[in-house]
Amino acid sequence: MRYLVTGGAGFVGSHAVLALLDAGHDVTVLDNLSTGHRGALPDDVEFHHTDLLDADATEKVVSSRSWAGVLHFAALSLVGESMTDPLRYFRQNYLTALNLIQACVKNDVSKLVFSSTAALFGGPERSAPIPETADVQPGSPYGESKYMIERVLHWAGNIYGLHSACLRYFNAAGADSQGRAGEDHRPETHLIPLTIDAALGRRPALKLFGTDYPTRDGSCVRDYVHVTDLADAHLRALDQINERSVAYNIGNGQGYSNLEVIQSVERVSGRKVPWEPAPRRQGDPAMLVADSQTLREETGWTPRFAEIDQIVETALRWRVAHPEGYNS
Ligand SMILES: NC(=O)c1ccc[n+]([C@@H]2O[C@H](COP(=O)([O-])OP(=O)(O)OC[C@H]3O[C@@H](n4cnc5c(N)ncnc54)[C@H](O)[C@@H]3O)[C@@H](O)[C@H]2O)c1
Ligand SMILES: O=c1ccn([C@@H]2O[C@H](COP(=O)(O)OP(=O)(O)O[C@H]3O[C@H](CO)[C@H](O)[C@H](O)[C@H]3O)[C@@H](O)[C@H]2O)c(=O)[nH]1
Repeated sequence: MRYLVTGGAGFVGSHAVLALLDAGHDVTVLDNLSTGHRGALPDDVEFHHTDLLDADATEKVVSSRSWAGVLHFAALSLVGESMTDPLRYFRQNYLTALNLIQACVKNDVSKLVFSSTAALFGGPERSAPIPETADVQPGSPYGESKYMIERVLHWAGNIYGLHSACLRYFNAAGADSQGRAGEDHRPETHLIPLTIDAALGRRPALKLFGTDYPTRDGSCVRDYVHVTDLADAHLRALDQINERSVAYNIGNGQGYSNLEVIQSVERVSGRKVPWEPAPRRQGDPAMLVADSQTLREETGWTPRFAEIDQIVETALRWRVAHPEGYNS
């Protein structure tokens, strides 16, 4: 069975490619390498250097083979950046997805797994784990762009039989435990890799965005999910969408504050993390923790790396082995 993976050269996509290959599937990647790396993929993976904004080029790739399914990771994904350049986010996320969905419908693709986000729930302050039934109230153009795609997929399923799984990841983190892939965003904006680099002395002090949130220690709380557990959820979700569409929230169900993440990095690395308080980052909700009961019950998903120290350990190991990240 061959799967098409858009954004497969990125952080989450490259780990999903490994999971598909490990499960014995064939994989084709479509990526414009705007934030991803060819070096994140095994050399022999079929690769199209294609931009999803180009509808004709996208259609050409989608029509080139028949697919057991499409996994759509490609997107811009920075909450803060979407607050200062919202139209870029609608164009790069919504229009690209529309081009892909159009090509899938035209070529009779029947299954699509979509990288959605906890940022769907970023509006009001929330204090309890968030189930799929919670009101969607995106707190940023990034979250809104993802919700618009979820709605298109809803109708594409109803009208054309393109069934989908909208996977609302909470915070993806960690690295392949065999060291085959890791996190290399440029510039890096995510808390765990930045905290690790600060501990390793590769960056100046970490700026802690906001110390006056209504949380247990004043810093934001997030639910970190290991990227390999996320990849596993994609394979399980594919089995669910033969006849129907689904949406799952994906996290461990346990929130860690930004200060607790710093403490985890200190424990795992054995080094002090230099940090300093900084103003809040626009668009950041105080707390986002997943209720993933539906995913667990319907697919049997259980995270293998549920503890924050396990997640940090794999990320640290990859960073130490690849201090400059990927070299292609
Ligand atoms: N990292 C997280 O914590 C997180 C959380 C929730 C949701 N998500 C979603 O998961 C997906 C993957 O996130 P990531 O952290 O791996 O991001 P990433 O930036 O590492 O990967 C995105 C990939 O998509 C490619 N891409 C972007 N625009 C493209 C286009 N127009 N055409 C073709 N390829 C394009 C990039 O080159 C890159 O390889 C995104 O959709 C993101 O919104 C991520
Ligand atoms: O230098 C930094 C970087 C981050 N943070 C804080 O660390 C927390 C986590 O921030 P990340 O940037 O690591 O992750 P986000 O929660 O902003 O975003 C991630 O999860 C979201 C869903 O919740 C989106 O989907 C998004 O794509 C994905 O990157 C936030 O409170 C942020 O303000 C800092 O204090 N200092």
